[in-house]
Amino acid sequence: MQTDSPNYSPLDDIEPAVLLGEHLINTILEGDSIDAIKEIIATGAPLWYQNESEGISPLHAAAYIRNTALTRFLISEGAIWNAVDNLKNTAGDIALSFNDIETYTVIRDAGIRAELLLGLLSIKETLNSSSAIVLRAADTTASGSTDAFLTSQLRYTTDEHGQDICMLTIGDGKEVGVMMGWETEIMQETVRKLSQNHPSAKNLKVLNVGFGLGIIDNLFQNLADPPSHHVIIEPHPDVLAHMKMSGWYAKNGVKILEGKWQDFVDSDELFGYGGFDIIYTDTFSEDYSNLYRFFEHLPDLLQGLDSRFSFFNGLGATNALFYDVYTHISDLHLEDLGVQVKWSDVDVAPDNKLERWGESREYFTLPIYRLPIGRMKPIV
Ligand SMILES: C[S@@+](CC[C@H](N)C(=O)[O-])C[C@H]1O[C@@H](n2cnc3c(N)ncnc32)[C@H](O)[C@@H]1O
Repeated sequence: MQTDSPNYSPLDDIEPAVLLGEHLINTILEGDSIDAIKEIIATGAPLWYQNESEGISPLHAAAYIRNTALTRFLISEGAIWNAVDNLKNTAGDIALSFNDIETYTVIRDAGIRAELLLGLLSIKETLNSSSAIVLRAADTTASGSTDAFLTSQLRYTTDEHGQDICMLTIGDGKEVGVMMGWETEIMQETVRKLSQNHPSAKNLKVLNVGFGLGIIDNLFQNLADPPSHHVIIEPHPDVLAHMKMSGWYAKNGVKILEGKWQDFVDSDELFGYGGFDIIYTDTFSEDYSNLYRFFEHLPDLLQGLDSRFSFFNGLGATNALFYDVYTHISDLHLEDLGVQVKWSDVDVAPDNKLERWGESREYFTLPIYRLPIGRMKPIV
């Protein structure tokens, strides 16, 4: 780098990097030996480079030629696990499309390690380049910021296919469903797994965070034995008004705590119940660090070893690799907190994508929902 030259321009550094990056990607795609590739990297070829034509990185190229050893090497050299090409595919997605599970797992595990490390360092946001889907995007719209969300107007509506929706406008005329009727199946399966053969079935104390359309709360109320105590935490004024209108404040055994879970999680109001048999959380506009903060309270909020916990596992759910990474990270974090999770799959592939999403931004595009049921591990 000749920064002292009067004719120096930062572009002088970029051109050789681009040439080397293109050369590296092409060499990988041509199937050259690992030694040849190592040599190119040693001359300074950037692993972050994504080519002009398709936006693929050296890691994508390694996934295309299904070379697990090379993938492992590139990651050890600092290749970016979550870079996406022009079609929004990660190298992990490429490996998955070839059913190359070995290569996919190497990339997935790199993602888990990177995200755990970021968590340890308490970094709130990963790099947010325009071409990358990231696990924690810096979203300041009402779908990514609680403050903005709580002051935005919500619309309860039914679409032309009869689907109930709680809709939020996020600017530029774009809309996103805060909660949509198609998720009913997930809620049904969740309540079934949370309540089936529960030793306290006749006298359940249930805590639900986030009312939305009230799908899960209705399911709890419709159990053969409705909960003796059913606490719902909900902060949004429009949701609270909807709950008032639909009679929730008058229901037997139901207590509505008006505010965010963060306002109540350490309060006598919650501790007064002496622990809950079932806890569910499904909020909006919160990221993984918020979810993790909630996880940390579970040992105090769950009544005992028979108690069960679940959460809406929807983060990263527009990309198979990111969803897998989130699922693993939450599993590891919960395990650390003494909560053992059993995962099961719910088929949520839509019969008709257009009918499901209508005007809403698509926030869950994978065919399988991974449903978590957690319980405290006995201390041995
Ligand atoms: C996706 S909806 C919940 C849907 C619900 N599980 C159902 O079955 O209809 C999310 C809800 O969480 C609420 N919410 C958002 N942030 C919250 C927070 N910090 N604490 C509690 N609730 C929150 C929203 O107002 C919204 O009503």
